[in-house]
Amino acid sequence: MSRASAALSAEGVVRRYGRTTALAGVDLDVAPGRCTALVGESGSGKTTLLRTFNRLVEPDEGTVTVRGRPVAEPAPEALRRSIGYVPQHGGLLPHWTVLANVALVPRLLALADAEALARAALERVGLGKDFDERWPRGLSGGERQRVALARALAADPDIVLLDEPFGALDALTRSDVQRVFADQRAERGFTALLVTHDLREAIALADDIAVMREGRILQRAAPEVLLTDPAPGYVAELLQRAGVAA
Ligand SMILES: Nc1ncnc2c1ncn2[C@@H]1O[C@H](COP(=O)(O)OP(=O)(O)OP(=O)(O)O)[C@@H](O)[C@H]1O
Repeated sequence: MSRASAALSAEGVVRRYGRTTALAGVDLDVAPGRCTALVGESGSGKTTLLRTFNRLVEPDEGTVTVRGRPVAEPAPEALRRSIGYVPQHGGLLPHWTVLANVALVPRLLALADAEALARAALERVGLGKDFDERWPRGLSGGERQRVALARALAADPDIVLLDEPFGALDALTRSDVQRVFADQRAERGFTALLVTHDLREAIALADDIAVMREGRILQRAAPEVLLTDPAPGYVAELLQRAGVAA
């Protein structure tokens, strides 16, 4: 796939923090409508890579494009409003009601019916009207993650970045919220980049998986290929340790 036709593309991306090299030369293309998972242990560079696509991280070297256009071209705010984002821990504004949180991007985009869009997004993630005036701190973990997902999807973006969106949930709640995500993706067809340290989650939700280690992508493959033909060494060991090796 050419960079121009990819929804998301990174080429030769390097990012350093002092002596730490968070990204050591990453190439990644995500085709429109596909879901790619970034997996790897803590500190492997997943979040840093994800955040280059909405320009919360600027690379030291390399090129990042979104919809075929360098991320540096649009104003950063315009770029960010055009992309759904679920940050780690949900990122809800604590002093805003649920409805106000979800209406944020539609309002920033000056869409006339921001609140109606927010209500519809909440409905789609299974939260009824009685959630509108509640506060983030009063929500359960699963409800909070649903609100974060609704917020990312409210303006119907064609690209969504998700950073551990189902982290810190019990297994049952996790699989509920995962199902909401999968249903929304099937319905709306957005491109997704999903950071997770959970290989099972990546296998269940993504069209393909990029395994990161020390700022590099070691292998990028469809789940079934990764399972049957993992790169020898680290990737094979990671699958063994997660108990998912074929
Ligand atoms: N703002 C920053 N300042 C200094 N170092 C940073 C910063 N952001 C990331 N790093 C370092 O870059 C490396 C990659 O971090 P990153 O958060 O991308 O990893 P990760 O794979 O997402 O980890 P986790 O799963 O724990 O979130 C780590 O060594 C981290 O300490």
